[in-house]
Amino acid sequence: MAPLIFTRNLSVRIGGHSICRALNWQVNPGERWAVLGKNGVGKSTLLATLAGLRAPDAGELTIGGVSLAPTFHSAAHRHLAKIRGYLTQHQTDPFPSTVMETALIGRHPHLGRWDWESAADREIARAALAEVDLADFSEREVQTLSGGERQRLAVAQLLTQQPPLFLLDEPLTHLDLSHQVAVMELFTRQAAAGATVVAVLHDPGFAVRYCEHALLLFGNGEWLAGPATDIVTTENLSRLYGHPLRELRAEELRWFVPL
Ligand SMILES: Nc1ncnc2c1ncn2[C@@H]1O[C@H](COP(=O)(O)OP(=O)(O)OP(=O)(O)O)[C@@H](O)[C@H]1O
Repeated sequence: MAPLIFTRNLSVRIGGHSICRALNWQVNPGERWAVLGKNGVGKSTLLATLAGLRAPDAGELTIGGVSLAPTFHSAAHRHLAKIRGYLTQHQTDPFPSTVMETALIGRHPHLGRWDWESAADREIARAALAEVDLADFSEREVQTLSGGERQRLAVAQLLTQQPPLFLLDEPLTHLDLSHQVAVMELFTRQAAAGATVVAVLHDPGFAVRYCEHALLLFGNGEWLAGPATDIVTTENLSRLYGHPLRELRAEELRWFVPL
C-alpha cells in the first residue's frame, strides 16, 4: 500500500531555526504517530507543511500520492482537501454560525461548485457531532460554546470531512480527562478502520498509549522516528524536554513524570 506521508531528505526551517534536517519518514495507512518536542521546536510548523500550507526548504514531500515538494501544482489543493484533515491549534469563528453549519464545513471538499449539502451530508455531520458528545448542540451558536466544546466541534468537523489522513495539532487542548480519552479512542477507531493519524501531543503517556509510532523533534534539526516502544524512553524524553523524567507503570500503561 502506498504511504500516506513520504519524505526524503526533507528540511523545514522557520525564522532561521531548523525544525527537521534531512527527514526520511514514511507513514502508512492505519498507522498512528505522535509528534513530540518542546514548545517552539516547530511541531505546528511541520504539521502545516504536511498539510500543504507552507513550503519546505528542501527535499521531497508527498501526501497521499500528491507531490507537495519539490514540485507542487495549485490544482492539487482540491485533491489534497479530500486527503488530509487538519486540526489547527486554535479555532477562530469570525462569523456567526451554528454548530451544525460549522460541522458541515467538513463536507466542502466533497461538494461540487454550486452544490448545497445534501441530507446524506447532514447525516454524516450529525453522526460526527454525536461521536464527540455534541448531539444536542446542533442549533447552538458556535460563539456560545465553551473551550472544550469548541475543540470537540473542531474534531467533529474533521470527522465530517472523512479524510484518510488526520493531522492533529494538540487535539487534547481544552479537554477534560474523560474527553481526552474519548477523543484518542475515537481516533484509534478511525485508524482501525484504515485512517492514518499524526498527532502533536504534549503527554508522552498518551503518546505511547494511543500511538504505536513516534516522531521526536529535538529543536536543532535532529529527529528520531520509529516504533514508540523503542524511542519513547526516559532517556530520549529527558533529552527531548531538557528535563529528567521517570517512567511509572500501572498494569500495561506507561506514564512519564517530570522529576
Ligand atoms: N513568522 C515567524 N517568524 C519567525 N519565527 C516564527 C514565525 N512563526 C513562528 N515562529 C517561531 O517558530 C518556532 C516554531 O513554532 P511552532 O508553533 O511550530 O512550534 P511548536 O513546536 O508547535 O510549539 P508549541 O509546543 O509551543 O505549540 C517558534 O519558536 C516560533 O516562535
